Amino acid sequence: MFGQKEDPGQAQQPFLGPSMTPTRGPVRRTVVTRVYEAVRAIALCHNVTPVFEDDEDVNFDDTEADRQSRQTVVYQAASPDEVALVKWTESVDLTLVKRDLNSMQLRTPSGSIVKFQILQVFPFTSETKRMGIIVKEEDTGEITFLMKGADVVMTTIVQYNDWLEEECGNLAREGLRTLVVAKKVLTEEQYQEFEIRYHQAKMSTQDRNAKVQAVIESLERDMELLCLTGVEDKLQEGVRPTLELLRNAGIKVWMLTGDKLETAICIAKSSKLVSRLQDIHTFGTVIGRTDAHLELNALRRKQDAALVITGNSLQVCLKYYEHEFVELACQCPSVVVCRCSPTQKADIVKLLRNHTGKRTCAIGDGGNDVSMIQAANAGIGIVGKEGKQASLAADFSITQFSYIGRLLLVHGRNSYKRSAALSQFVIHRGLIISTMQAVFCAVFYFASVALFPGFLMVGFSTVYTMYPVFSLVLDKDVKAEIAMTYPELYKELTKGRSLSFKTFFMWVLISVYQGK
Ligand SMILES: Nc1ncnc2c1ncn2[C@@H]1O[C@H](COP(=O)(O)OP(=O)(O)OP(=O)(O)O)[C@@H](O)[C@H]1O
Ligand SMILES: [Mg+2]
Repeated sequence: MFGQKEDPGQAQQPFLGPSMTPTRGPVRRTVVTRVYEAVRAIALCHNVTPVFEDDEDVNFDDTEADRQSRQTVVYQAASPDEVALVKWTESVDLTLVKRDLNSMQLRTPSGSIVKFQILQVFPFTSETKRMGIIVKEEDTGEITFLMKGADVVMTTIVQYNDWLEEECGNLAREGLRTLVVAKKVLTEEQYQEFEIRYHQAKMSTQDRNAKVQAVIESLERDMELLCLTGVEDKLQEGVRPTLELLRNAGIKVWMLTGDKLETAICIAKSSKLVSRLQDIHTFGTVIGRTDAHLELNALRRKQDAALVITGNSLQVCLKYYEHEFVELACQCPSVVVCRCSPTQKADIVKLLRNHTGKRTCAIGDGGNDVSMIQAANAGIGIVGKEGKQASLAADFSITQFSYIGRLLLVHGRNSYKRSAALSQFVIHRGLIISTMQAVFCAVFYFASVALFPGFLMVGFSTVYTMYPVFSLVLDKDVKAEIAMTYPELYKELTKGRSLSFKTFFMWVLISVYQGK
């Protein structure tokens, strides 16, 4: 389970759909203006703030202009996709130069600054899968509602068109994360009316969220589709070998992502979660019990194929055939769940925990992975472009996905072996002396006489038995290099043989025997 979002935006490319090609006959707007509108929408519809950072060598005699020319701009945002898109607009000379709570400024290719007033921002959430903004251009007074989001939700919002779905699929098959951008021009009256309703909804004391959402949705109708963007989600270094290492160590990896099905498949292939020759079984969309039954039968016939399923279908399957589904899915070499909401991610982790009784480890890098990290036995957060939310919620925090190999195989191994040995040794140490004391008392007609008086007793549990404890704490059964070279060694640990009822009773028996 991992979110694999690294260096996004290295190769982002807003795609301007077929409708951008010149058409014969009467056209209301030229291609150029449509392209400009699309780029402008990308430059405006986000939550990015440019921050100017001074270069090292500050000279106090410099003029303001000198200082500005030496400043480097850093874009800050919760979503790396948005940063990538804003960087792209900068590369085509429409630069975001300033942003605060209520305004935004863009620099056009001619060098002039266009000022916008931010009237409303509807932030992105994993549930709504979209974000919107209402801006007012200061010079013209034009009010525009811009919105971008996942294709599934945007198709119902934008006006009819015949290319969105197909082109979205094409981009996703290349492994790009797609976003659909749309706009709607509002008149002053329309906006005023909306603002009143929005304000009322926000002030209501009951069902506030639902009311606010309903008011926003009333605006999200019949929007003009502008463009489709594709942002590459580059894999971190070492993801492939790490996944292979985990597989050899007998660890099953499930990938839970909010991405589109095609994008998820592409990433699963490029990260070698699914090998090139392996069959991929895509679980069809299911709505009811019969569909679920048919699809499960189809899955049963597919052996050794990786399973790809969408979050919605999974939910339906779990509703009717929870046990069967988990059993079949666990037999698959790898599972990819796409279009997963944060709560679904956590539910899947809990489900696996309860059904298999095995230990689960959730690895994530974004705010949408927090609930799953907390639901797992061991949560690992990766500090990345999406901020620190995941790492703050996690039990372990790392900076690169590839460190997981060492974390589990070396540190995990040592920690398990040492804790097991140490806890049992401490029990042994205590039990030995208690047995001796008990036997001693029994021999002397249960008189409460101490066997080891004074410092002898104190020293036993501290100084005298200190060295075995240290030797256990620093013990390594295999060297780190060997544990990493032969990940198969980890399989033996997963059987839990170092600390079980059997080993516990063995130690107890030894303690009693030796004490006697
Ligand atoms: N800033 C954004 N603005 C608008 N839509 C977005 C934004 N970020 C993501 N989306 C859309 O919402 C969908 C769900 O996003 P979510 O953050 O839940 O998962 P994800 O980022 O795609 O994947 P992962 O679970 O791997 O982080 C995305 O696939 C994308 O289409
Ligand atoms: Mg995300």
